[in-house]
Amino acid sequence: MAVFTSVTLEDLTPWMKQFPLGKALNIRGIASGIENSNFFIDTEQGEYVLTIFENLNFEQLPFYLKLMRHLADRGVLVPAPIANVDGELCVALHGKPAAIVSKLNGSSQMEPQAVHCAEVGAMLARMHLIGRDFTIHQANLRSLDWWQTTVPKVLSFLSDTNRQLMQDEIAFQSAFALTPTYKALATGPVHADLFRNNVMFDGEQLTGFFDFYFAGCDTWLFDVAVTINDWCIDLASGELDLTRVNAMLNAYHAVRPFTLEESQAWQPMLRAAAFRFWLSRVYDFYQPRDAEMLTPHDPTHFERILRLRVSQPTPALPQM
Ligand SMILES: Nc1ncnc2c1ncn2[C@@H]1O[C@H](COP(=O)(O)OP(=O)(O)OP(=O)(O)O)[C@@H](O)[C@H]1O
Ligand SMILES: N[C@@H](CCO)C(=O)O
Repeated sequence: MAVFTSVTLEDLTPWMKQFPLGKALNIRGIASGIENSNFFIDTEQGEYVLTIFENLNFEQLPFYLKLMRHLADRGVLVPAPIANVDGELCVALHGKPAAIVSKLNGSSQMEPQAVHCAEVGAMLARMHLIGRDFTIHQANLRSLDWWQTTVPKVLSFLSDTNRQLMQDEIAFQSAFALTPTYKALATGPVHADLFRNNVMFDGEQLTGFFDFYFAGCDTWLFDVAVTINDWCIDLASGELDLTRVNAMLNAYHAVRPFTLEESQAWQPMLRAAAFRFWLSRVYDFYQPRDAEMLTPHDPTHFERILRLRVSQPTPALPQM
């Protein structure tokens, strides 16, 4: 399913000569994932992951790959992209952009406990701090501008009540983005898609964040909200689980303390994070890019979460 471009060992052997990894010994396609073609490759230097990018182009990729390299070089647990002899992280393979990154140990923790949420919170805060001196700027391509152009494309597919919810929320978020509170929020490179399936654990030990291909510059608080809305909820109801919420927020706060403005923005940001994925899922559901490639994610999950974040009291952020 997730190998759209096939690569054999015979294809790989000459191509790999430009990387300092010795000979390619084996290649196997990775079944999960819906965006790119991914392979585990065994080389004389160890195991790596080869990704062929099916949608992103040579102009967009340096931001993601150089960000990962920047973070990995400074001790944030993320896959390290490997440069070729010319220092390039992204090289054509079968006419498409491709990259080799280090393989993370472990597997995704799909039933996280407080201990896992604390690990994710602390690493997320470190990632934000260490991203501060990353010099390339690329906007989060799934933020307010994209919401404003995408909402009109999907409204006609929605029920009356959902159309109202979507219109109300885009109006709320557009107005909130103009407030001094929003403008005071700290920004920098964020992952923006740090769901359970994009983090590896070995037991209770976090071994890395991966799948940076929705990353971009945005508020740090938006990243926290996206992460809380996936890691710290009851998946069936969308309700926040306060034990996990507090574990993640306290661990984040211990590394990078939340500000007063962030406390004031917390509920709008939890709403924004729910809205972003409701909208992208609705969009993918009704207007799939390549229908044959995708089993669309369920949009109603994030509609439910958005309704809860709008209507329920929000647990407070820790304060200095
Ligand atoms: N650096 C890595 N180390 C170990 N395993 C990895 C790494 N990168 C990807 N994988 C494995 O490959 C699978 C697919 O990767 P990924 O989620 O990045 O695919 P995708 O098609 O880009 O994503 P998605 O469907 O999440 O948008 C992951 O679930 C993971 O098991
Ligand atoms: N995490 C996104 C998919 C894009 O990686 C979602 O669950 O809608």
